[in-house]
Amino acid sequence: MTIIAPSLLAADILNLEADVKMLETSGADWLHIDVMDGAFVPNINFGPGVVESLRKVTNLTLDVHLMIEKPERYIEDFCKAGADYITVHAEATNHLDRTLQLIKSYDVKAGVVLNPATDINVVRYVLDKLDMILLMSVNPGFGGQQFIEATYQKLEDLTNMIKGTNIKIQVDGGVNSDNAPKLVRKGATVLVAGSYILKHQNPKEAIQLLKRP
Ligand SMILES: O=C(CO)[C@H](O)[C@H](O)COP(=O)(O)O
Ligand SMILES: [Fe+2]
Repeated sequence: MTIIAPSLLAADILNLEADVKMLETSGADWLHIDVMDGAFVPNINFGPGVVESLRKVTNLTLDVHLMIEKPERYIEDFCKAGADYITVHAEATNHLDRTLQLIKSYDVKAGVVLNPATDINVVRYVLDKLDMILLMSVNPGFGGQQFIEATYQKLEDLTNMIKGTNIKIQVDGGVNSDNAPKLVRKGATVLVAGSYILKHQNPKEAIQLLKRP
């Protein structure tokens, strides 16, 4: 069954706990937390304190997507805050292998994120250290953008590359009930959706539609 991870970027910040409870009862599997530093991406938002507060109010898997330069500087903070998964951009660190080892040293699941234009070969020699690979299907920084169609071919290539491993493939950006079935067919196992779920008049129905085979 596809894992659905609503992105809190589209949540009501002043009522974050209420939105988390609503997502729990609506069938969300994970919570996706976007962290932006205003340098790697042109936007700023949550830090480790938000993850720490979320950890106190939910048992859902906390999936932290770090859109920050040199993410190795903040791995300890996010691990101690209670993250279950931490994904770092291959484009943001000079030392991807070392950064993945650092995440795993805290017994937290580790993932790599690839921007739309980044070649999947950058993960080829770190597969043994990966629990997840996240393909961005928009350029990171903002919610509500349009899905980039080239993601399908990239996903197919990545699925072939990691065949025989237990690595999850996550897709993030512009995901909705129209593109979800094709993404799952081509190998996506975790779908992130912000606007589609949180702006839907019935988030429970939105999650069900994303899970539909
Ligand atoms: O990482 C992200 C943006 O950089 C978000 O997770 C993503 O954009 C989700 O929002 P939406 O589903 O509205 O596209
Ligand atoms: Fe994200």
